[in-house]
Amino acid sequence: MDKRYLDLLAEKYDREEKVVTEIINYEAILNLPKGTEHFVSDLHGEYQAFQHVLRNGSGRVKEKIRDIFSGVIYEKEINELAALVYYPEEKLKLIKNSVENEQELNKWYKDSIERMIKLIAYSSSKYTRSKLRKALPEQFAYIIEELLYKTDEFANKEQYYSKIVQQIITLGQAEKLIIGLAYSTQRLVVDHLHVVGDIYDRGPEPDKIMEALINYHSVDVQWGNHDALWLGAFAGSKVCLANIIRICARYDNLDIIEDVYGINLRPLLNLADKYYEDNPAFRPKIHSDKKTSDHEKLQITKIHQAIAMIQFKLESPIIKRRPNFNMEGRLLLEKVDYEKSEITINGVTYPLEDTCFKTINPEKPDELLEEEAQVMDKLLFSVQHSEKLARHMNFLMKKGSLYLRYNGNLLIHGCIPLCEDGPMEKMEIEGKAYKGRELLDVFEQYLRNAFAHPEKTDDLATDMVWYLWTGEYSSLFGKREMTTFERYFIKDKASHKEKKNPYYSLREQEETCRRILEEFDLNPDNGHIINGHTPVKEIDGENPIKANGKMIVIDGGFSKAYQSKTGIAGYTLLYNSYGMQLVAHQHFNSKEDVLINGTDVLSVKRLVDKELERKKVKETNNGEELLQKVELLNRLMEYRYMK
Ligand SMILES: O=P(O)(O)OC[C@H]1O[C@](O)(COP(=O)(O)O)[C@@H](O)[C@@H]1O
Ligand SMILES: [Mn+2]
Repeated sequence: MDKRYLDLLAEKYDREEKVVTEIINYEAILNLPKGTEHFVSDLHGEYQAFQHVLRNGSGRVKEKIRDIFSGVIYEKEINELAALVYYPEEKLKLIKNSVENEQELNKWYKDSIERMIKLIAYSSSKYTRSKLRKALPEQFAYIIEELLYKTDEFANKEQYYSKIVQQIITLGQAEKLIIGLAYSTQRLVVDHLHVVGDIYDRGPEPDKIMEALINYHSVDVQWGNHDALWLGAFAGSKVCLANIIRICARYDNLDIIEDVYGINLRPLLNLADKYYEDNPAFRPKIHSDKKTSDHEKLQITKIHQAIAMIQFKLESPIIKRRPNFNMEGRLLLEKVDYEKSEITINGVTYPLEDTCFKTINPEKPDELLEEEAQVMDKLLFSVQHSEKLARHMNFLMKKGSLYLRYNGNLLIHGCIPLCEDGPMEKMEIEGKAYKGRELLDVFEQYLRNAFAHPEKTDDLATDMVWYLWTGEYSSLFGKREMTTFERYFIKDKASHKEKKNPYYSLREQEETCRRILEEFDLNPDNGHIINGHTPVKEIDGENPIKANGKMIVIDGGFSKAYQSKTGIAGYTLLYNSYGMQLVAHQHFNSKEDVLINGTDVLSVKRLVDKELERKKVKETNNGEELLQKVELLNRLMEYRYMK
């Protein structure tokens, strides 16, 4: 090893004891049980439901409470304590309104603090003290530690502790402490969060999810096709931008664009007003809890048509300049017979309904009107200058990737494109054929490149981000083609079908999954593939655990629009030192329901894999890094101090 490197390291560890302490600390951590990983996916803007799963750690909080208090306190109190940990501020308010007098309130404070301290002690038992301290509210760390390391052996100590709690109450600090303890507990039950894609689109509050993730103690993201679409828009792809606005209009979420990210939609609205009328195919899907006036609905319907037509026009030049995308079949505007109002696709002629082709010149159907081009320029400028969007997109880039190898598992939103008979599908890019892991690495390089050059709007990298959204070999899309045009204008549902990549049937077989794990240099005996993207239709008997446990599909099903298809609110996954458990969630009603009735979302757990021996930190990715550090420190010790 280079001596200069060790000399440099010695500047940080300038005393023998510092090296020794660090080595002992790392060795201790390496032998602790591995922390709990929490996997979620397909959040689709459903912040409230996501919050709940995050705050209850997919049922982990309740489980810990039960471990300690079952048979000790009533079921009702268990539910109340759980609600207090999930939503401390709101629960405190409810309690204060319900108690008769101060004495009763103080008694409640005292009981709650004691219970929460027990819960923290239990939840932190597999962590070092230093890690626990980091999870505690700073201003109370000292006091909580005093309370935590209480032993009941000495009666006089008991008095000392109840004095501390008493003082906290008298000094008016009880609520702050309770709130702090609640958040510490949430943090302790889950060590690391994986978001396996699709934070954006369909639901109303993706921005709040982003804020929650930014503030989360430890997280990574595997981009979903919808996230790539947003990244693409920010990176300069106008067609991606048209898509995100179209989807927001379709789901009555334009306020995300306008109010949340501050993007001015006025120019688009003016254009929409000029060329479009009401049209049933473009009316927004309204959330039950949203009060959109008829006038607003009409405006949205017009915007929806304006932006959809711009999107179709923008697709055409990309398809033409990128023959390797193999998307000529999607040049649908050119296949339309504008006089007869029909279209012929793959030899079948369909009548077109609910059309809105006023801005189309049949001679040059993909030509944007000058006004349309201007609207897109303004929108792009606005998008790229939204500070909030920049913050969110930068975070997605920093914490995100197309796939992730983590603790022996492969995390990926969509798929690994496969041929019918099993081998990985090849795609040619700039004269070279790529497949499997190499193809995904190349996709990611292009996406990062597009993001680094937002000023370029039609280079290959930028076009490639759109390909990730909709191309046949995209690992995020996983279907042969996206039939958006057909879904708006053709009644015959047969034309709407989007054929899935063979991956989705082949992934049922263990052999396929083993092959994919090997392709990613992971051990197929222990590893799993963790997918999101496709709602698991539990209603039809579909099993989210496939291929003899090698494949786990956790599409969170948070998206309300899809819940009737799946029959369930969705799945999350937990992976702790004992193994992996899949958690099925019932539909999430509301926070109020949890707070007032104590009804938690019912979660049913299914064992995926059980570790024969409790897994330790040293067998994890983090552990590997720590082991390397220990090795380095040992070298430093020999070189510097053991002479
Ligand atoms: O339900 P909608 O809004 O019509 O969306 C359907 C479109 O969404 C997609 O399923 C992609 O979104 P997902 O990643 O959420 O599946 C497309 O394949 C399909 O064309
Ligand atoms: Mn998806």
